[in-house]
This record gives sequence, structure tokens and C-alpha cells, in this order.
Amino acid sequence: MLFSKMHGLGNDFIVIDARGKEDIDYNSLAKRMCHRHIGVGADGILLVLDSDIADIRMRIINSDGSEAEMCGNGIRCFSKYVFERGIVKKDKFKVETLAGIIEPELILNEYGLVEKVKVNMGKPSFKRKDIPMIGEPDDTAINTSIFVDGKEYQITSLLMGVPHTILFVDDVEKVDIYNLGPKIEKHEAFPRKTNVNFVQVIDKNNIKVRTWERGAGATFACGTGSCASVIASNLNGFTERKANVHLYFGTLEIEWQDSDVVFMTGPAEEVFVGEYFE
Ligand SMILES: N[C@@H](CCC[C@H](N)C(=O)O)C(=O)O
Repeated sequence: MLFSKMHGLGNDFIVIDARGKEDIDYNSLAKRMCHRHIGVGADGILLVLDSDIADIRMRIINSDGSEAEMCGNGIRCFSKYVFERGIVKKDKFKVETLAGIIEPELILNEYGLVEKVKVNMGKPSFKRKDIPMIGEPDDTAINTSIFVDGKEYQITSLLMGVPHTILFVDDVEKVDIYNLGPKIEKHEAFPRKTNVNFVQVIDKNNIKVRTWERGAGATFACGTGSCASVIASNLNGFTERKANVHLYFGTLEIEWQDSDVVFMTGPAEEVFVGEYFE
């Protein structure tokens, strides 16, 4: 199996051209390939597939074998992969995902290679029935509370392609992400689990984020999580609708436009190609 290893600000993926190879059990393959000691090592696998309704289709499977609806860092890597291999020959195109059609636009360098990708991530949803989250189906969960180990936490939850929960903290470095992350991810309030973002507000246009991802654990960056974090920061009065999200390996630019559509701009890197045996 030929693959490419890519990452978006340290959120790393194994990209596989799965066209014509749809009958493989990719959920169980993801668990083995993503293993950091006996596999290639990654937060998830990205599958390139043909689409009847868009230019191309992306599937994202987490390192635990669960399938997600969307992946922000993943779609930038995916876009670079399909463009630079000539699978898609346009610099602005449509990608079918389980979260709907997502539209990346490539920013090319002087050699015609992809340097950054600006992605129209679509609109967030705040209804509990969409996130999904227990409670009145049409109610929102902006600055509400949940209890973990008997302690009350203020959270904001929303759907940004995938479910996200945001907690504001004084210092992201001091958060016990390995303890609190999985407890909120699997909290009974979230029937399909949630990604968990710890957000430190720097000023009106800058935040720092650390994410515990559903199905992948602590990652170095989360694209959909960065979008959700800027939206939650704005709704809670901390930032403007446009802000930089500072992550361990760099920055994502996020803009929640007045039209409700969210744009994410950031890099995508290809690290190596390989052949996987088992
Ligand atoms: N890393 C991603 C999100 C991947 C999916 C997530 N783990 C889930 O199951 O919801 C991103 O960059 O958005």
C-alpha cells in the first residue's frame, strides 16, 4: 500500500489514494497504520475517493478507527495532495465530505507548489440536536456548565463539521489535558462524543489553543477546533470574528464572516512517501 505522510501544523495524516480500492476495511487499517510504534504513526488517515457530486471526495478516519465527518488540517493536506499529483487540476475546487461540500482554495508559491490553503469551512451550528448534545433540541450551549468528577466547568459547544467543546483557561500549558480531555470527550452530555479545546485568550485578535481530539487524543493542532475556538471566543465577548490561533508549530488564520461562513487559512506539508506492508 503506497501512502504519503503529511501534516498541518503537526496534526499528522497518512494520505492514501483509495480510488478503485474502496473494498478495504480502512477503519481497522487506520488503527494499525496510525500506531506510533508498530505502524507509520499518525493522528488519522485521509482517503482520496471519486465523487459524483464534487470534484473529489475525502474520508477521514481517526487513529482509533472511528470515522469523522470532517477534518480542517486534513483537508488542507488532502488539497495539496490531489493538486500536486494532478488528480484535481484546479486551484479552487469542491470536496465531498460527511459534513457536506467543503471548498479549498490553494495559495501557490513561485514553483507552483501549494504553500497555504484557504478553506471555506461552511457554517457552524449551535443547536443541541446538531452538535449533538443532550437538552432541548433547539437550545444552544453557549457558556453553559457541565460537571466532571463533581467539579463544575463552563463550556461552549457547537458543531463545526464535527462536535467541539471549548473551555477558557488562563494558561493552556498548565491544563491537565490527558485527564480532563478524555472525560469531557466521553461525557454523557455528548452522545457522539466531542472534541475538546482549551483556549487561552491573548487579545482581541489572538488566542492559543490546545485540543484533545475525539478518536485521536491530544494533537498538536486542530483545524475545525481552531474555527470553533474563534467562534466561541467571539460569542463570549473575548475576540473579534477574525483571529489568529497560535498552536505548537505555528498559526492558523480564522475568520467567521458576517455571512456566518468560516474561512481557515494555513499551511500543509508533505514529509515523505512510503510503502506499507502487513
Ligand atoms: N484534526 C481535525 C479533526 C479530526 C476529526 C476529529 N478527531 C473528530 O473525530 O471529530 C481537524 O483538524 O479539524
